[in-house]
Amino acid sequence: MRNERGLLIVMSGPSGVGKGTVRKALFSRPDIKLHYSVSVTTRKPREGEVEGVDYFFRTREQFEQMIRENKLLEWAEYVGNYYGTPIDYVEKTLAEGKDVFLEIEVQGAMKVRRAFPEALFIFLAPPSLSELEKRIIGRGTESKELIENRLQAAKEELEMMDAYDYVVENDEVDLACERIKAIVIAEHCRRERVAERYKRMLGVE
Ligand SMILES: Nc1ncnc2c1ncn2[C@@H]1O[C@H](COP(=O)(O)OP(=O)(O)OP(=O)(O)O)[C@@H](O)[C@H]1O
Ligand SMILES: Nc1nc2c(ncn2[C@@H]2O[C@H](COP(=O)(O)O)[C@@H](O)[C@H]2O)c(=O)[nH]1
Repeated sequence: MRNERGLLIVMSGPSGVGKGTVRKALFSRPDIKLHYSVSVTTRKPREGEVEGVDYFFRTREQFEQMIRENKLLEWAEYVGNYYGTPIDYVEKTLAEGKDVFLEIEVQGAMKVRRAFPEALFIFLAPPSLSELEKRIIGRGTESKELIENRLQAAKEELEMMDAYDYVVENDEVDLACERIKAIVIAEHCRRERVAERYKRMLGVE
């Protein structure tokens, strides 16, 4: 028996650790049924990024209007751009009993923790700092200056690891996906056991 409401899963981690890569690998697997919440950003699209698939790309004015109209579950300014999670999709999908997956940076994750303390928080960690630097530089999507800014932010983000329920190492993409799958299954089992015990305690079916 599943809980009626879906599970909100929040994955974050430092820039370049491989969050986007692991998320895409997770969503390409038929054995994992999660629903990805597409974020809104004021960042310019990278080559190959598609509106409504990778992000909803908006102007700063449009984003600020979304903030004023309470359309975002959380938002943050990260290295000069706004990023935020549209609240309607998350609420609707959880209410349908489906699990929602957010891939967001740490400031936003801490805001989700306040709004949804029952969510599951996973921190994706690099095998080493030098490997992290290699990955950010190797991706080749940012200028030298932006890489420096992201590396600086990454060091601060690594310090937030303790605030998460689980830390998953992204040494290999497939292994990281397996670990996340195992955590999500274990979390569902734990919640079902708690719900059953609580119902027995109350004497209801
Ligand atoms: N396990 C891995 N081993 C080696 N390279 C990896 C691994 N995971 C991701 N990468 C590579 O690291 C680079 C950064 O990955 P990705 O863009 O997914 O990171 P990110 O955490 O989403 O970054 P950002 O927060 O800046 O968007 C990419 O070039 C990707 O191919
Ligand atoms: N707080 C939020 N952070 C988000 C959201 N969507 C993405 N992100 C994070 O921003 C950085 C930079 O992303 P990039 O695509 O420019 O490399 C990265 O850590 C993303 O996880 C969001 O809705 N809220």
